[in-house]
Amino acid sequence: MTLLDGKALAAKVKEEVKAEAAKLPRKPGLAVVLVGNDPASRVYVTSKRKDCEACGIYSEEYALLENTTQETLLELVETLNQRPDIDGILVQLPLPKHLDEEAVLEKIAPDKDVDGFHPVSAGNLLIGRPGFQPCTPAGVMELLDEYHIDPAGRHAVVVGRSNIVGKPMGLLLLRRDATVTVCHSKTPDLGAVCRQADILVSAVGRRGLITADMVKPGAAVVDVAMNRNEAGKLCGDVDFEAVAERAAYLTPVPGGVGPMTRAMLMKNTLLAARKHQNLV
Ligand SMILES: Nc1nc(=O)c2c([nH]1)NC[C@@H]1CN(c3ccc(C(=O)N[C@@H](CCC(=O)O)C(=O)O)cc3)C=[N+]21
Repeated sequence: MTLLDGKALAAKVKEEVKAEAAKLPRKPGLAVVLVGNDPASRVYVTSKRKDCEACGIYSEEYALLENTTQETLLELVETLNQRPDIDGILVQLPLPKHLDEEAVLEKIAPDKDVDGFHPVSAGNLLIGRPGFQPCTPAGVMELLDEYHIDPAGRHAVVVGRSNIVGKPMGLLLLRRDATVTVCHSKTPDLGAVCRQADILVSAVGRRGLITADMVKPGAAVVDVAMNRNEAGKLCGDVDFEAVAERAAYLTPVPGGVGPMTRAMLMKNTLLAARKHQNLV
């Protein structure tokens, strides 16, 4: 079994972004907005700041109180939309329950939508036009490419149908000529479907969901989930030790898809900056 080393590839991608960013007349700029004080979100925002520093990207953080109103948040997004030095805007999800997530994401100017969550980005992806791709599925595609795992003509099974991972993952694999099946909580006999997969991507968030008997020998298995076990240790959906015996390729958690997600955010911010500086 070959480990799909997301940490190593992310470092390489960030080096490339840094080299390209240095060629621009003006530094790319990213604004990260966090509402409330979920500790996991704070950690994630801090790592994004470090990624920006490493890539030569200017970054700003807005930490808003838990009780921030919809109006205040929309006003901040609008201010950032107007700022010529800010190329990308990321509003950390999930938002506190009293806020309307869809309305906030839709407020972000599509040309600054580095998360790829705006309906315009989603539509462009659906019809195969250029645009921002959601970072996690885009990172999975980079990882497959790096290890020369070609989806064309293969059966790809995606477990999970969220707007931010499962659905766009299916579309990206389809665009690369895979035969795609998207499974979810109502799929009968998940195991039987997964066993057909040459490429299996799990994005559910349930530890132990993907057991070795669900994996076709020789498959490439990508674990997008971030769960914690009883000991508080990070783990994915895949029973790693057992699946490692059957799969040909497997992502670790941590060190797999997570670092790639962050690297793709840097790449999207670079793309946004290039567009804003009329270089593409
Ligand atoms: N608007 C928005 N965009 C996001 O992209 C977004 C979000 N909201 N909300 C939260 C989730 C979560 N997420 C992670 C990405 C990478 C790691 C990551 O790098 N994980 C490391 C380990 C980190 C650790 O050790 O704690 C790894 O897998 O190796 C973690 C979490 C992005 N998210």
